[in-house]
Amino acid sequence: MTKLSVNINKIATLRNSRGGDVPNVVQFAKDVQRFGAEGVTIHPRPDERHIRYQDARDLKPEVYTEYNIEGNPIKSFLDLVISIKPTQVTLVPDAVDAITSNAGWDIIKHKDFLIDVIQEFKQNGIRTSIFVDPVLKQIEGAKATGTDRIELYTEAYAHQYGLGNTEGVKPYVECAELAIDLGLGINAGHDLSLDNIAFFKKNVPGVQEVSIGHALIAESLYLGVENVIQMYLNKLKAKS
Ligand SMILES: CC(=O)[C@@H](O)[C@H](O)COP(=O)(O)O
Ligand SMILES: NCC(=O)COP(=O)(O)O
Repeated sequence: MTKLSVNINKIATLRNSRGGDVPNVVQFAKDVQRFGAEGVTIHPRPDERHIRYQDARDLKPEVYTEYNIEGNPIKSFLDLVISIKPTQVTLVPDAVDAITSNAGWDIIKHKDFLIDVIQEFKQNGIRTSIFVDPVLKQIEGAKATGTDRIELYTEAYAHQYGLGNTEGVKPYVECAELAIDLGLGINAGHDLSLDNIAFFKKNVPGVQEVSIGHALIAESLYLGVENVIQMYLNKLKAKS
């Protein structure tokens, strides 16, 4: 069974665009869980341009499914996550100025750092996952860090699938098979969507969790906009 964790960064981006508190991030997290989401993912970045560190704290008592916090384990992130103790931390090597995550770890190069950080999170009872490109030697490297899981970076799959190239799933299948052999848990995320998720799920074995944000929010706009326009029209038709 593959769990759906909803990434709510975009809700914070929308809120921040106007200041104020609309939409309310905590309420949104409560609602997605009520609608069946099996996890909530956030990815606070140091500039707090979308999810803020305070959001991460405010969400803690309201996330009763799996709470997954993603980010680059700089000191402030490490302190934040250890103070919150979510279900899972996903380590992502994103640069401060990256628009979004754009690469997995070079685990071979950063092995010692990752071993230390993972040990610290695990000592605090937090499950760990490492964001990784679908490259076999990186999966082997992940095993050596002591991490519980990997998160396969699915941007390349999504891009290829969008071009009609279903072969793009192959490196993910191979890496998932290796991860299973090594006893690593498997998550996946980035640019997964209603269009490409079923093929990924059908072909890649053992995926325990997908975290989806950008497409899910964009799709929700389209699937909801007709209803909302009708509601406005009905209110405007009402006699004053
Ligand atoms: C690791 C990953 O792929 C996600 O955490 C993603 O980067 C977060 O979403 P945003 O880039 O939309 O904040
Ligand atoms: N870990 C991936 C994630 O949380 C969401 O990525 P995206 O669906 O916003 O591309």
